[in-house]
Amino acid sequence: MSHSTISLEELVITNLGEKKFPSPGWQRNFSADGTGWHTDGDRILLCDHTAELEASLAKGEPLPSIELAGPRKEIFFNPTQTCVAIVTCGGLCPGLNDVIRTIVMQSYYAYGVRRILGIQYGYEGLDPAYGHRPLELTPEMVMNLPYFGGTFLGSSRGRKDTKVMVNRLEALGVNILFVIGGDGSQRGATDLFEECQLRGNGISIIGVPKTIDNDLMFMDRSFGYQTAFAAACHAVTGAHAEARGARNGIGLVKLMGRDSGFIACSAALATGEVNFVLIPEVDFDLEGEQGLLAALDRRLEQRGHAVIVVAEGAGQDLVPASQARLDASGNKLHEDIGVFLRDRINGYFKSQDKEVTLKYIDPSYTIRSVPAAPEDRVFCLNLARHAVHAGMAGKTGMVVARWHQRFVHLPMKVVTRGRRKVDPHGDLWRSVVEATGQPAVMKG
Ligand SMILES: Nc1ncnc2c1ncn2[C@@H]1O[C@H](COP(=O)(O)OP(=O)(O)O)[C@@H](O)[C@H]1O
Ligand SMILES: O=P(O)(O)OC[C@H]1O[C@](O)(COP(=O)(O)O)[C@@H](O)[C@@H]1O
Repeated sequence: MSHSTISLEELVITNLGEKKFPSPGWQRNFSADGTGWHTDGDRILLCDHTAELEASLAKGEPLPSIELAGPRKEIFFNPTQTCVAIVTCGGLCPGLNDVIRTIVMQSYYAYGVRRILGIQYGYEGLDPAYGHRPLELTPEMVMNLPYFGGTFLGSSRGRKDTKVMVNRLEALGVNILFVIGGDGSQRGATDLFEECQLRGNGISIIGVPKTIDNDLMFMDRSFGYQTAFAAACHAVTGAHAEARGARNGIGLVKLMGRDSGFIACSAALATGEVNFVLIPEVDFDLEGEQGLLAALDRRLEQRGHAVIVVAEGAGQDLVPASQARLDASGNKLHEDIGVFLRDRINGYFKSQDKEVTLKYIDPSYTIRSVPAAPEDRVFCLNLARHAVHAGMAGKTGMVVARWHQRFVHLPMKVVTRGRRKVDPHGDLWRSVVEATGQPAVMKG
């Protein structure tokens, strides 16, 4: 069954937690039944789950659907009385400044919102104890932001009290808060959304999902990922040149990817210069005939040089664990697999009395702090435009995302249910294995 055979009339509306009340002073255009916006063309199928769809169809049940993003004919907030706020949380990611810029421009020019606040240093900026004052953002202030990496607003990790933050939003008179961040940030945003619903204060919480790791669920990709792996390619190419420039040269590159190997896989495929790709999703052995060290030895015998790319979360079972460490947000901090491999590889060849030249490159922070590449900039612009449309339409408790090539609204809770991984039996990993010829280091 192809989902294109199902007409839109057969779909049901997904409840995204839309408001059941109009905001003060703006009742004219709010839809009478309070359930939000219903028109044909507003929804798409949840087409990831064909089997589920077929079962539902067979039973004559309504089909699950997801709301399409885009401007609505009716809006919920009166722009002249609306205060919009933007916060960026978690690790840096190319495109953060693009999203900030477009939220400001779109709110200001497309809707006529005049009060736009930039919350500084992530959720910290919503806790008065830190003393960060919100910035009053204008189009002039954000005009040139995309030329720079990082985030104009600053970011942070670490949990803050939800009630304190909602008190602050109320005190500032914020009507719509845009949370630009990864799964942790969207969990925080869900807490804010639930607290606002409980208080009935009418504040909309809209998420714009961010991470270079590309590990957020239910979306084609996250912004910044493509730029990050393009930047990673420079490191890989450098490692390749170094490896080729020496007798028995080895280039070892550690790339970010806390629990997923998307950047490592894509950088390997894009450069075509990598011989071993080590990712968290695929265990590997170091020792033995099938292990990495022997495979590397064979590669050097055959070709005289080798390039290894390792994602930071790979091979954690091999590295002697120090005590378990978490970052301020509660994310597990991994042992340094890059340095560990460097030392083990050097040790191994020393024990074999074989001279090798290993160059170790760790470009981690340099790849995520670059300005977004043009394709990512367009993507950021569209995500931010749609986020503003959703906010002004009175949506809340949702994120904007591109899924199956369409911009959609997803309930926040859905995207924070887990982290997406490279499928060891899927197309991406299969192409990596084929392109590098490295199945020897896979376990089992
Ligand atoms: N489970 C959670 N509940 C509430 N807030 C969270 C949760 N996890 C993370 N946060 C907060 O969201 C912000 C960003 O989270 P973090 O995990 O560092 O980055 P990311 O959003 O990129 O995943 C931090 O301020 C963090 O404390
Ligand atoms: O050192 P930091 O700033 O805490 O961040 C390291 C982590 O941030 C990332 O770049 C992105 O993580 P988030 O999506 O959680 O922000 C990871 O790849 C990496 O493990």
